[in-house]
Amino acid sequence: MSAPEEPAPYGGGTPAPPAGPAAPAAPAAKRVRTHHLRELKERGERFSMLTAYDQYTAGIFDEAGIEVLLVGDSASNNVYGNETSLPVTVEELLPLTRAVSRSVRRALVVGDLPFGSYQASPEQAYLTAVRFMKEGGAHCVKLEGGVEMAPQIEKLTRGGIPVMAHIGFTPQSEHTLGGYRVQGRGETAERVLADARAVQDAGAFAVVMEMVPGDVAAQVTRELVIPTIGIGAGAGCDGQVLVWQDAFGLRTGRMPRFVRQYADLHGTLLQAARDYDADVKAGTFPAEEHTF
Ligand SMILES: Nc1nc(=O)c2c([nH]1)NC[C@@H]1CN(c3ccc(C(=O)N[C@@H](CCC(=O)O)C(=O)O)cc3)CN21
Ligand SMILES: CC(C)C(=O)C(=O)O
Ligand SMILES: [Mg+2]
Repeated sequence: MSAPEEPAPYGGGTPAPPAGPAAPAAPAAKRVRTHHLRELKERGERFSMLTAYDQYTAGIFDEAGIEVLLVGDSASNNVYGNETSLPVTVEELLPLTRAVSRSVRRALVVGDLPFGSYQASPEQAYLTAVRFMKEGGAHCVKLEGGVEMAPQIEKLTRGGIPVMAHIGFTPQSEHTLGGYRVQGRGETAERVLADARAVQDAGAFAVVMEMVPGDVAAQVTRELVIPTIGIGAGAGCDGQVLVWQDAFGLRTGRMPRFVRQYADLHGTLLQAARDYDADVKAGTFPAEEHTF
């Protein structure tokens, strides 16, 4: 489950075949690159994005045809057990980013810059983003903020690092925004529009819109030439993103309203663990065939 470290150019060479005889010729994977998302938008085609934080989930989502995998700073609360995304560090996210980027054949891998690692200055943002590209193997990075992050987005883009912006509700600013709240209702819609225009003008190749009223998100999507990716922003966006533990039911408890649950992995794993436990305690596992 490993991909070549240097991605082949789009539609270009076949990845080096695995060593050894009888390895079936793997079909050349057409890697999703930033400009392909824009081409999809121009053709009126939607695309999907999920978070991923490890090898197996990244490989499965890639195989399923999910175009974009985000190694989210949401690893803070979905991997590391924190309550919010604020505490997670660059040092904690880099190994997860590396695991994901090594495990995809096709998907675009986005490294999510954590709180405090880019806001101080464009230079800080650039140095952090370079680590996600070099050490994490990310193909691009995401950062939160609109008008106020334009200098960071310009610096990274000019330095060869594609940037996905993130506007609307930006979880790293929950203490400034006053909690988990929809952004852009009523007259604050203008703020969302201004942020969207600013990140596009600064060079972002796409923009996530989180918890924005559907009509506002649809208007932004019509107005921008870069693709919009919604989470709690309605079906008018060019793409959609969800945290995979929410979408596939690994996590339980109160869900944001924007989540649809596609599987019950919590239930599946709970039952499997109980079955294993019962077999061990009954002495029925291991059986003869598991014994040397
Ligand atoms: N598991 C998980 N899922 C996420 O979607 C997610 C994370 N973690 N961590 C980082 C951020 C935080 N996000 C969140 C967290 C909570 C709500 C939430 O509670 N929303 C409520 C209130 C909305 C309102 O009242 O305006 C909802 O019902 O949607 C939304 C987004 C999105 N991200
Ligand atoms: C919710 C998505 C967009 C995100 O930023 C994350 O998972 O960290
Ligand atoms: Mg994030």
